[in-house]
Amino acid sequence: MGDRTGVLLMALGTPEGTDYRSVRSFLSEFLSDQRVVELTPWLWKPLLEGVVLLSRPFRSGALYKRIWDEGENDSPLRVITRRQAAALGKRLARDDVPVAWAMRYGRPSIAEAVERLVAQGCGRIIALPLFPQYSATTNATANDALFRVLMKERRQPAVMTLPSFPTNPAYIQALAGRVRESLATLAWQPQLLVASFHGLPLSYVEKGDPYPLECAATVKALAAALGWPENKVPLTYQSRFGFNAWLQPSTVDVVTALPGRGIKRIAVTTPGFMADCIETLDEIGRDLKQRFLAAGGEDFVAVPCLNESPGGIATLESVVRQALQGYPALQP
Ligand SMILES: C=CC1=C(C)c2cc3[nH]c(cc4nc(cc5[nH]c(cc1n2)c(C)c5CCC(=O)O)C(CCC(=O)O)=C4C)c(C)c3C=C
Ligand SMILES: [Fe+2]
Ligand SMILES: [Fe+2]
Repeated sequence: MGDRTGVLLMALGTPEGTDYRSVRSFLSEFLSDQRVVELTPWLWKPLLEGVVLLSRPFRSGALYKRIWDEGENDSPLRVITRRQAAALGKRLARDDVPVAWAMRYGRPSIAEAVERLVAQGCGRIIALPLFPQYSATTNATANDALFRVLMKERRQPAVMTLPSFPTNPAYIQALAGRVRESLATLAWQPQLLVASFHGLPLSYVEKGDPYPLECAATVKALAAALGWPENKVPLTYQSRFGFNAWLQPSTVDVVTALPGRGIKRIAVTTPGFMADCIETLDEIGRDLKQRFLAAGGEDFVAVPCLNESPGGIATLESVVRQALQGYPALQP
């Protein structure tokens, strides 16, 4: 086995296409994960197959069509993750550290990426789940998938799984820079910067998922980096799925109530997403904007995710370089 160290970036996942079959197969893999939907399988399986997977692929497919990267004929999440890996690879080339990337659900799979790194002589793999705030529904399941791949190997590479990085200074600076850049292009200035994160069922948090604490730590650090008072950067949760109680407050409830309180100009940032995807481009950039304007809002801007911006790549580089020095400190 080679003695190089390689980096494995693990993003959430995305469908191969916008057609019913592609979206169904992605949603089926994703929503069958017991880390994501914790209902007992004999209850959830019939509901998933008999209800969710009949209708949702059409609805989600239509939304994916709106955001699809027509130039690359691919999903934005995959296009951006690929570019992040390429840019990070360039920065680490002089250290002889190759970079591979994978999707937890869909392709390229974690198995393919591990195979590629091992073939390049990597006997050590630094695994980086691309989720700045830890949740069992994202970070843990990405690591599960990696370990499942290793279960099949007679000769396993050594693996270091990286912790989340909610207050990493490079990450916070990159987020603040993204906000400042975005506001600098406007003829108006927002009265409020809403920080919207993907939500979670409340019961997962009650059972010990630290996710909301890490979201709060990110928002506090971001407000400080911007020099904004914390009450001007409210934390909200988006993308509720299913009927159970989710983390509060909900992004759409908060945002549509703002015009009634005289807040008619807002910016929305989505720090939990390292790459723009359906949840940022469509749910925030289109749907939430429409709802805000319909509720009497006047100006709305969605701050782009870090993507392959210099700050975004600097964030990944910082996280990986710390790991190359040994086990990183836990944050916050
Ligand atoms: C029980 C359902 C879900 C949980 C829990 C959940 C947690 C969670 N998700 C992300 C990040 C992303 N989710 C994305 C899409 C997406 N998420 C769910 C459901 C849950 N997510 C669904 C059904 C979908 C598919 C789209 C849809 O039909 O609405 C994506 C975007 C993928 C893309 O292709 O663009 C991301 C990214 C986090 C960070 C998180 C918990 C912290
Ligand atoms: Fe999600
Ligand atoms: Fe969602």
